[in-house]
Amino acid sequence: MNDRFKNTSVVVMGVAGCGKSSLGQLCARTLAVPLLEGDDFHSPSNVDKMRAGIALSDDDRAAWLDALARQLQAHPDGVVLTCSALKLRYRDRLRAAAPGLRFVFLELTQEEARERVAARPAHLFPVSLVASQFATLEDPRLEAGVLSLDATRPLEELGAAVVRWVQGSAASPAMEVRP
Ligand SMILES: Nc1ncnc2c1ncn2[C@@H]1O[C@H](COP(=O)(O)OP(=O)(O)OP(=O)(O)O)[C@@H](O)[C@H]1O
Ligand SMILES: O=C(O)[C@H](O)[C@@H](O)[C@H](O)[C@H](O)CO
Repeated sequence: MNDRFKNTSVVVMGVAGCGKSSLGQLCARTLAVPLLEGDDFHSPSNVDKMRAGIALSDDDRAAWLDALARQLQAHPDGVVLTCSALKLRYRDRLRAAAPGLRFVFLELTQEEARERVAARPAHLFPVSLVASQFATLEDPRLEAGVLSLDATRPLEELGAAVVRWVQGSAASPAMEVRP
């Protein structure tokens, strides 16, 4: 495997409802590493904001990303982290803590995300905020160490693709290093 990708930690990223928690759980179990749910590290004020239908700002996310970066450093043997990681600078904050960090980007349309979020009304994240997630998202597909997957594929298929990628047995165009 390319030396750039020796780090076995994986961030499962994407907008609300893309399936980060579902795929994260499966991958952590299969890779036999701990799972960290990024949402568990949001401050109470961030949670209150989201529940109130107010999108998080860069400032709101800064301390959260710092906490996630510390978690990555505390798990040098590898971990699966679920984190929206919507902007390049957020991803770079995490990469700075764990060089060679991989990202699995779960792609889906805004309509699909809305449908999924609307189907779980008890969740902290309201459907009214889905559009802001897409407005904030910076496409990670050309970044090094990013595997992009169709979030509407069956979970088992997604999990198998991640494990193949991490274990280095399947080359993926998404692994091309950015020139
Ligand atoms: N591959 C899939 N195919 C079909 N449905 C899926 C898939 N993955 C997840 N789901 C469903 O989509 C919904 C959202 O999934 P999940 O909670 O894992 O997303 P999430 O990205 O972690 O969301 P959030 O960040 O908002 O918490 C759930 O109802 C889940 O069962
Ligand atoms: O960066 C963000 O705006 C947040 O992390 C959101 O993505 C949510 O926490 C999550 O998706 C809610 O379910």
